[in-house]
Amino acid sequence: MGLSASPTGPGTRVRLCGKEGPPGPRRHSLTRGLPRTRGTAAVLPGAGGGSRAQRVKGLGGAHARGHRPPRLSQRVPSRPPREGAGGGGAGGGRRAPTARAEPFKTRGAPRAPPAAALPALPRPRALCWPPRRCGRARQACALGGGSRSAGAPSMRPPSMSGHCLLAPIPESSSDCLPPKDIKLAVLGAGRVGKSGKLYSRLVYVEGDQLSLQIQDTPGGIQVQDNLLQVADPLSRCVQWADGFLLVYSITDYDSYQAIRPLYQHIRKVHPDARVPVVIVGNKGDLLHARQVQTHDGVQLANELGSLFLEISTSENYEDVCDVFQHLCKEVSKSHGVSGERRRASIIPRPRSPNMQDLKRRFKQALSSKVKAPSALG
Ligand SMILES: Nc1nc2c(ncn2[C@@H]2O[C@H](COP(=O)(O)OP(=O)(O)OP(=O)(O)O)[C@@H](O)[C@H]2O)c(=O)[nH]1
Repeated sequence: MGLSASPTGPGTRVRLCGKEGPPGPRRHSLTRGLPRTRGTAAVLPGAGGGSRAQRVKGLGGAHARGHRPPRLSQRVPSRPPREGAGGGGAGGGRRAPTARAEPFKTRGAPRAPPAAALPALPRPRALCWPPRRCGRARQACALGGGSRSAGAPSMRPPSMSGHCLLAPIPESSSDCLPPKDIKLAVLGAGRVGKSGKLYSRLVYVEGDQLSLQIQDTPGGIQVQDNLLQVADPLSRCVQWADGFLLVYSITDYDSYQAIRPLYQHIRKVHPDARVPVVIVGNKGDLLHARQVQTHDGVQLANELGSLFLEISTSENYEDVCDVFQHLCKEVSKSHGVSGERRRASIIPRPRSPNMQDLKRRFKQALSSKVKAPSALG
């Protein structure tokens, strides 16, 4: 999924992140990096709605909106600039080679070399957005991809030459235990900035190696009279995934209204499991075109018991990375819990002959004790 964004009019097809062709400077992405500026708010379920200063508890601190935006999880220290990294402002110099998102990768497919063996990538460079601000080079936030240290999430893409929710996520090597599968789906109405693709990567989150797969539903969804018209691909995607990112655009009230039916559909498909869901209001940079207020997003998220984040993929990808990290952790946790339960239920009770024998002897001993007093009496 790529939260791709550019100010094109309706009907204009914009290249999705990770697709073939040269990346344009106006693409936006949920996992590609641009420095955080405005347009970001996050709340956890239960947090009070209405205020722009939203708190994120237990996920790495809280920040008042307007200052440093809240984080969903601990940030990874920026990668130091590499030697020979291309400098220059936006639009200047050569574009850094972008790690291309690969199509769905099946298990057993050749894996990327260990992080240490990856070729040095030029330091990523952010492009200004909207264009009026272009020309001012911004410092890119390098992601700690490939880090093997425990607790260091490595979901950060090495390049941010475009803007996509589902920008390439660096792959870690898998030379230890088989990774846990984490399947996330990005759902939302059309043109909210999802950009469809399935990404598959091995990543580290808090020292755990995860096989992360992210699927978006290109083309969006249809909602009529508050009812979701569930197309086959969407249905399959909802069944397949075990964590969800529901995306709307703050400039499109209809896309916001599509969130609730989507959520209900997820709950219907996964009635037993409390699958983690995060709601994202994208295009936070287009304040002049805002149709959905932040408190609307907060309120909905509170009602549905989800995490909420308002972002601009065009201006900041870090929150997106954080959302994915949060989702990964939640899914990983839920896997752990259900896995334990499953294991507990399938482990048969020991029925060794010894146990049977012990039981019998115990019964005998009891009955002889019971009999003994009456014999004495
Ligand atoms: N200004 C701005 N534009 C954005 C942002 N995110 C996405 N866009 C633009 O929104 C448009 C739609 O983006 P897509 O990524 O194609 O949206 P989508 O949800 O994948 O659309 P479908 O393929 O129809 O499902 C593109 O022109 C993007 O450049 C953002 O944060 N800010």
